[in-house]
Amino acid sequence: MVVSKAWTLRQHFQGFPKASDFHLREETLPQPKNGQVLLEAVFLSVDPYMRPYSQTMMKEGDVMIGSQVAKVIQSYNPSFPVGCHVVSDCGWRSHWVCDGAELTPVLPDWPQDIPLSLALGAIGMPGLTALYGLEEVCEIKKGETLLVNAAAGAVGSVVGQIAKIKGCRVVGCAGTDTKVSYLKELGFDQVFNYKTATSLEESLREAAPHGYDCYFENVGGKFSSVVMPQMREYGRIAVCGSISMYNDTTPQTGILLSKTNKMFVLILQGKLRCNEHITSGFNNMPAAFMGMLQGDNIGKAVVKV
Ligand SMILES: NC(=O)C1=CN([C@@H]2O[C@H](COP(=O)(O)OP(=O)(O)OC[C@H]3O[C@@H](n4cnc5c(N)ncnc54)[C@H](OP(=O)(O)O)[C@@H]3O)[C@@H](O)[C@H]2O)C=CC1
Ligand SMILES: CCCCCC(=O)/C=C/[C@H]1[C@H](O)CC(=O)[C@@H]1CCCCCCC(=O)O
Repeated sequence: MVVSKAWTLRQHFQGFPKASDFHLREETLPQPKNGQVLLEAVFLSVDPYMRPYSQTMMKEGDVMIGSQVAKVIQSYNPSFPVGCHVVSDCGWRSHWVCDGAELTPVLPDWPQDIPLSLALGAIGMPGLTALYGLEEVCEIKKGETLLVNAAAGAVGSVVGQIAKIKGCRVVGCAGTDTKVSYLKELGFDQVFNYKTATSLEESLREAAPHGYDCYFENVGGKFSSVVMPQMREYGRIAVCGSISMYNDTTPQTGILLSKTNKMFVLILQGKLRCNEHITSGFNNMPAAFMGMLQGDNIGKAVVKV
């Protein structure tokens, strides 16, 4: 018998999440049956979507939604032998019994030099979102000027680097001077701290006097309203997220939305840098989640068990 730890939503968040909104419970798992496996969490993801989705997809008492990289520690399913790693959407749990239908195997040819945690970051959902938004939504072209906000985060930092690789001029905004320095190191052309800028409108205009061809929108709300008039004719906007609004108790005006090998190659060639903000300990899941929402992370926020 394995006793699993699980973080549940004790009560729906009102505004910014609080430690008391979460509850850590223990649950005894059943013995896996034929076709099933027992998973042990290795890295867990904390992502912005958990805040708005908790409101619409979860009831009080439910286990927090989320993905993790887990190791198979018992197996009655030949497709997932003991010792292999998988990505599972089983939520904020330390252990879980399930069948293979819900699991994505971590590629058997995963390069040794690339941390498995990147399956939750640049090689996973955030990285692929960045690539898709740039290539399929913005259809970005060499020589164009791109704006990305939440630029030092999991999605934003990949967006800016891929756009540079494609020969674009990249403007990024982030919420601390340390993040600004990091983005300059990554090769962004113009970066500013949106929290200390005297005027967002002027900082954006100074960074790109002729306006923006593409806008990768991660923040929404007032930020997007300021950007709109600075879009060039035939400009394209990838509306990816609106984190500035996720903790609102009263609605603001503004926008609210409801190729893996390629990424390995870029990382191994040193062209795509993937900083991670790693918090240690399953018990620190709520702190890691709240820290990410308030901007503590440079790169992808993950928890290492
Ligand atoms: N549509 C899709 O498929 C997906 C959408 N997303 C969206 O992309 C966005 C970024 O996600 P992700 O890269 O995972 O997260 P990040 O790693 O960027 O972490 C969140 C960051 O958001 C910034 N932030 C927090 N509050 C505000 C605010 N009020 N105004 C501006 N910035 C703020 C903080 O950075 P700072 O210090 O700079 O303020 C923080 O570090 C989110 O909106 C998310 O919902 C993400 C994945 C998939
Ligand atoms: C108003 C909310 C906007 C949120 C934007 C965002 O961050 C979306 C993220 C999703 C993306 O489209 C693909 C994903 O995997 C993200 C989350 C999906 C959550 C599904 C949870 C299902 C479950 O675990 O039960």
